Formats: sequence, structure tokens, C-alpha cells
Amino acid sequence: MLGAAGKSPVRQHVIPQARESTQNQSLRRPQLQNNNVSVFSDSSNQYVPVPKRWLRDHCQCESCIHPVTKQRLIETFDIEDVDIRSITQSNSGFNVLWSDGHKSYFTEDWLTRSGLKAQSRVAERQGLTDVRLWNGKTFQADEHTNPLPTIHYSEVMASDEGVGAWTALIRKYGFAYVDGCPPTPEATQELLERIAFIRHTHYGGFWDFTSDLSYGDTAYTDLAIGAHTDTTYFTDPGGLQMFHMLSHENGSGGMSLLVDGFAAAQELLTNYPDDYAILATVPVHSHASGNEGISVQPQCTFPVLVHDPQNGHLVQVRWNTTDRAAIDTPMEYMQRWYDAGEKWAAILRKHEYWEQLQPGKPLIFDNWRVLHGRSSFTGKRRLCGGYISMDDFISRFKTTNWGKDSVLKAVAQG
Ligand SMILES: C[N+](C)(C)CCCC[C@H](N)C(=O)O
Ligand SMILES: O=C(O)CCC(=O)C(=O)O
Ligand SMILES: [Fe+2]
Repeated sequence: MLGAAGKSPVRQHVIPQARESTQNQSLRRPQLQNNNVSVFSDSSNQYVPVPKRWLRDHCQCESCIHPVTKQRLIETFDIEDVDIRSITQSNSGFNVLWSDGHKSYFTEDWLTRSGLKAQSRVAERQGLTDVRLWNGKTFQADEHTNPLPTIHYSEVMASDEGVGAWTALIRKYGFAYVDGCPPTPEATQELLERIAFIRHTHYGGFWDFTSDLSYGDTAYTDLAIGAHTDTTYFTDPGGLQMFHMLSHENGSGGMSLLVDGFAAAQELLTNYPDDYAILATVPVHSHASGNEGISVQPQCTFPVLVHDPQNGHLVQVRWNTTDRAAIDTPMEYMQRWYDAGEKWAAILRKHEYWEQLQPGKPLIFDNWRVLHGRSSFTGKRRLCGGYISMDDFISRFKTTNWGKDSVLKAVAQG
């Protein structure tokens, strides 16, 4: 039950790591050849002519792309005859006069990027250029060389640069603490909404919760919860998750654990590639059924380790023992999934980083990468927080970090 062809697909699996920017490929400038533009294609490593219809489809002028909405306005396939009357090259681009009289201008930079392989473009756009993996000891061994990713509340509230620094920390480490937040739900919600609007679920929008079983889920008890990701039962699991512990009275326990799922996956891939392949391919069902009138399950099945089908990058960890349903593999292969799960669980345990949440210091983490959990507790413990969808987080991360190495200003039409 591995790949479709029965072969292990493990070789194409890549853990997001610091990548070299593709910008240095701009040395290979586009060229004018036979009354057409050629770009250097890094997939075939040679100059290739661009299809004329593609060029017309990508006209950047204001009547073809709306200057405000950035949406394409032309009906490309309604243009019957696409031919070039003339092209002239200027210092930094190409002027094209089309046979129907339309004029286009393409900069060299823009054309150069269009020759990049889809996979490098996707990786650049996802901002995968600066990912730092960590383990349970990273932040304990040397607090000076590896300080906990932390930013001050006032910096985030003051400006979009502050939000840029915050979202870049979350992107790099998978989590960050905010220091100096007033220990109230109102201030916490305002802080979270600096990134984006909150993702509502059957647990509400912004949560303020304690161990009272107000919802049918272990989160609303005082039980220990092992390392897991949330909302594995959604087709699109929550992207960011914030926890702010507002108070803990008359009791103890309730320590929080975090695990870098990408680092754990890296270790699994290195030491047990066959087990990695199983967790990367066998579909695992999941569900949320503990609440009256709610029966959620994803609209297609996913494995534990989800990869970008284009570039093989690991993009998402889905691991929640409490919410797991059927493992979709024939019974004769079932033992193999459990063997792989056992190795994965042991690596997760080894990577655990423990810390007690503090009032005034909200924690936010990437729920597609970092697993979380808590020890059991006694007394009255009050947490607040919320989810933000991954796409909304990445949008904010990119727009507050334009110009930084990790973020290329490339839009979908580029
Ligand atoms: C809403 N709040 C975070 C308090 C609880 C979420 C419920 C956790 C659930 N078992 C899951 O893993 O998705
Ligand atoms: O109580 C905690 O620290 C976290 C519980 C949990 O996993 C959740 O609410 O998603
Ligand atoms: Fe959780």
C-alpha cells in the first residue's frame, strides 16, 4: 500500500529547509528570437520560446489586469487570432505589438521568473526559504544562542512591521511567544486579530475555556493530552492556534508541550524511510462527534504526513490519537502502519519541549507543523485563544515581509 506504482515514494519527500533563493537565476536573461520571446527554462536548462497565446494571456497592461483588483480582465480564449506584429527590446523589457493592435510590455525580471520550475515557484511563494528545525533541547541547552522565539506585545500592536517580525518568527520556528500582553480575553483577541480574522469552528470563534466539559472534547477536561495537532477532522485544519493562560487557581500541573513535527519527520525519514513512506501515504480517517448536532469528517482522506504533490515538500502533519478513526489500509498491511506509528510516536516523545504557560505571555503556533499537548492538572485553569486559517496567516506573513529574502513578490499570474 505505498505509491500507486507500489514503489516507495520516499525519495521525493523533502522537509522544508532553508533554500537558496531562485533570484540568482536572473543571470539568464530572456531573449528575442525569431520575432518571439524566449526564456531560460530551469526545467530543461535551455532557452525555450514562450507560446504567443501565453504571452498575450499574461499581458500586464491596465486593460488586461485590473490595476486595483489585480485580476485578469481579458477573455483570452475569445481572442481568435493571436499573432505578433513586432517586438522591440528596451533596456529592461520587451514591447510587443499584437496583430489586433493591442500593445503589451513585459519586464525582463518578470519574464525571467516565468522560466522557473513550478516547484521552485511554489516553494518560494509558500515562504519556505527560512525554516529552522528544533528539538526538545534546542531552547534549553543555550538560551543565549537559541533564545525562545519571543516578541513584545507593544511591537505587534504598534505597526505592521511588528506583525511582520512576529509572523516571520512563527514561520521560521513554528511557534512564538508574545511578552507583555494584558491577561484578558479582550486584549488577547485583539492581538490574535493583528494577524487575521479568527477561524470559527463548532467550538466558537474566540474561545475562553476551562475544564467543565462545556464541549464534548478532552480539551475541556483536566486530563493529560499527548502531542497532537488540532482539527485533523477538517479538510483544511486550523493553521495557527493561540493559547493564552489567563489564570490557574488552587491547583497544579497543566504544563504545555510542543514538538516540531517537521524535525520529528526529518528524523523518521533519515532513520526509518520505509516507515516514513507508510505515514506519508496510508490514509487515516478522523472525526469530531462529541457534540450534539455535529459530525465532522474531512471530505477526502489524508495521510499523517501530507506533502505538496508538486515539489514533494512536507507541508502538514495530521496527528491526533483521540480523534483518529479508521486507518485505510487492508488488514494484511495494518501491522505495518502500527509499526510506523510506534516509531513516529517515540520520536515525538523524544522531541517534546515542555513549558508552563504564563498569564501575560500568549503562545501561538503553526498547527500544520508543531504538535501540542498538556499534562493533567488540578484546580481551575482558564485558557483563551483561537484559530486562524493557514492561507490567511501566509497572506499576512507575506504582505508584512515583502522584500525579505524569504518572500518573493510573485502573484499567481506571474
Ligand atoms: C477549541 N479548543 C482549542 C479549545 C479545543 C479544540 C478541540 C481539540 C480537538 N480534540 C482537536 O484536536 O481538534
Ligand atoms: O489545555 C491545553 O493546554 C491545551 C488543550 C488542547 O489541546 C486544545 O485546546 O486544543
Ligand atoms: Fe489541542
